[in-house]
Amino acid sequence: MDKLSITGGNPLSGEITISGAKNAALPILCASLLTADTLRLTNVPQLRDVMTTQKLLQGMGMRVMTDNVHEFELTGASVDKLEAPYELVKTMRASILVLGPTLARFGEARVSLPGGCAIGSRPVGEHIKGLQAMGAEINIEHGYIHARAKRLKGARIITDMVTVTGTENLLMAAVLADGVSTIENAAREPEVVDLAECLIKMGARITGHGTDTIRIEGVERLHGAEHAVMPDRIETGTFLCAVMMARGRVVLRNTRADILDSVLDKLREAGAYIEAGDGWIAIEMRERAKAVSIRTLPYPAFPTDMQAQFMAMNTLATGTSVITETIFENRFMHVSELARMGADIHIDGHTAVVKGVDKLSGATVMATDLRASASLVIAGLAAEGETIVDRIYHLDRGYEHIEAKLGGVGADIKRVGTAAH
Ligand SMILES: CC(=O)N[C@H]1[C@@H](OP(=O)(O)OP(=O)(O)OC[C@H]2O[C@@H](n3ccc(=O)[nH]c3=O)[C@H](O)[C@@H]2O)O[C@H](CO)[C@@H](O)[C@@H]1O
Ligand SMILES: C=C(OP(=O)(O)O)C(=O)O
Repeated sequence: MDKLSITGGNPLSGEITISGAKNAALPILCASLLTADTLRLTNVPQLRDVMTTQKLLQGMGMRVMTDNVHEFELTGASVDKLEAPYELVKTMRASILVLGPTLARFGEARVSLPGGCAIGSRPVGEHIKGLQAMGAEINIEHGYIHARAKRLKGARIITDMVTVTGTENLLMAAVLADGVSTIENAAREPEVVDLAECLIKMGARITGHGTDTIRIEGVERLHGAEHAVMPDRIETGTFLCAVMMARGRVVLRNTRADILDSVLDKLREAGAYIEAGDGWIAIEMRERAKAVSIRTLPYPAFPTDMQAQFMAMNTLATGTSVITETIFENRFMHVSELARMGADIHIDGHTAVVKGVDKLSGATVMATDLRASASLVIAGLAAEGETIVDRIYHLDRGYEHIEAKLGGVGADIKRVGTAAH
């Protein structure tokens, strides 16, 4: 099994090109189920989750052509197996995103329940409740959601909490429903907006995406389209935090500052000098960061997917910060690993109090989820000596060639096989 070896101490300098967003690419790939025509996607990130989605869709009968690793053509004319099996769903919760589009186009779908994961129990009750409101008959048996509806009917749906994939699933279901649907308390995340924009190119009638009320006028059918996946704001934020920890000056290309306001504000508060223009963000950090407190909330507030990276940054900051996680009940799995590197963190329920220390020391660490792994990598960039990050298959789910990107700006980081250690 691969690991990453990082020797801390090198400041970062140069440019990094940001990949397409994982959390936009996955629902948009699933949107290909809504038409028999070809959906052509560019700026698709080369990630394990994208490969899993490709495998899932191909298993359903989708024809997938790849011009190169970042460009996909998906043709849904011969989709005939309306099922997402447990073997794939268990490796990627986002597989639940085939439920809405498959049910909407074919009148039936069978999708394994995803179950919990390292960061929390992550139920999908809101997805199911919304589809039932649109007239679907749903049975849960043998660990599978079996949904049926001759044709879904437009409905008013108010979700109990803001759910990103829940909003996306219901949006994809509603585009082919008979009549008008509204999704209220909808997620406003930029990835939901990117999906809606792709669906509109495919012929869907959607307004209000990016607000908490999305209105969808169902149509009879969708057609093919071409869409470029938006840049990954979490990959962008992770590299910004890497510069905060290792120091230096880096320009991030193919990204957007306008969807990162809450993160950029906090980085400036911590002492970063940040400039941004059309498609780029430059960050310079020459001194020790100041501690910044954060509270995770749905967009546009501070994202839970950046919590671990800010925790890492705060471990070396001057002062004490308070980090409150309100989205997932168990998203502090990185704390004990950061502590192994010398961090001073105390957890009390949903809150972690981080007292900045003068130095971290390299250690062998491992993480049980994606962003926790990222936090350990960036901590390693600033730690004394060598850090080995184990179980990097989590990282490969959501970061495209992280070692090449960080190595390209001067980090001492390499991927090593088990045999080397
Ligand atoms: C593939 C993808 O886009 N993943 C993102 C998505 O996950 P995901 O869409 O799974 O997360 P949700 O927005 O649905 O979860 C938010 C909260 O709502 C709860 N909930 C959700 C649905 C439901 O039916 N019942 C319920 O109780 C969840 O357990 C969680 O506590 O949004 C999260 C929150 O921004 C991000 O961390 C993930 O990176
Ligand atoms: C939690 C994440 O992803 P997923 O919802 O796919 O588990 C993430 O991207 O940080």
